[in-house]
Amino acid sequence: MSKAPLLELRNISYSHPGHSAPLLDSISFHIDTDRIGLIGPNGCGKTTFFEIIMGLLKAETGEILLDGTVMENEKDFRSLRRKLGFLFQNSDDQLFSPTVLEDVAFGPLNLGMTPDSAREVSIKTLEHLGLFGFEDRITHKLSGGEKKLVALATILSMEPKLLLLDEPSNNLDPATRERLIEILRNQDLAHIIISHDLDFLASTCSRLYTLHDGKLIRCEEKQIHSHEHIHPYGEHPHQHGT
Ligand SMILES: Nc1ncnc2c1ncn2[C@@H]1O[C@H](COP(=O)(O)OP(=O)(O)OP(=O)(O)O)[C@@H](O)[C@H]1O
Repeated sequence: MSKAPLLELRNISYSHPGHSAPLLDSISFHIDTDRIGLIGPNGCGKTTFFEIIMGLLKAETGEILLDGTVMENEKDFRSLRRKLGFLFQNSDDQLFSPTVLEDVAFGPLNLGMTPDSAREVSIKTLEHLGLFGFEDRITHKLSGGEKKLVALATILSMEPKLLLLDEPSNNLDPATRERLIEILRNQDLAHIIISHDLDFLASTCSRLYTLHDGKLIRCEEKQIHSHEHIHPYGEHPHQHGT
């Protein structure tokens, strides 16, 4: 019997309250070790897609499976959230502790690590991201780019199996953007990246999807590997199935 994918969505549909048209319309999708990009116009439902995966919004129909197990209730989704790292669009929504070390160590401590081990893994993670000596910095005084990397550190320190990154390259200067590309390319970790930055996706992903009228559509391979700007928003659709 073949191994179940890390994450699988089966026929997921969702509409926001008061909206009749489904934002996600019977989406089936799976990811294992892949690096996937998700591009699409403002408001097409990309962040909602992540929120459904994380169990922050409840799908109206369909199932979400982690390692072949259906997520049935909040307890299941809490356990899923320990394995999937969600980088929010706005770092200020992710960072809440006075110092960088407290923020980065929060996850490992929550997972039951001793304070010494949590400190060690946090400093190691910060250094992996090039943030040497950042542990005692005051979080709210960091620059936007530094906040983004620290927010990434808060999820990497929990050693997730999959990263969901919502517009990670937004507002980064070219050097920080390049550093983030190198980090994502060099780590051995599956990810789904939402972005409007096609070059960023081309540098970090091997497959590209878009959301169009609630459907998840795989873009042509050549769109991601070439820099000719073929319209990424839903032309030449191939509905993705499991
Ligand atoms: N709680 C809510 N109630 C009603 N509508 C909502 C709610 N949250 C989001 N929406 C609407 O759902 C649509 C999809 O939002 P979502 O944030 O998923 O889009 P997106 O593709 O990530 O957009 P962007 O590229 O601008 O970040 C938008 O029209 C948004 O206004």
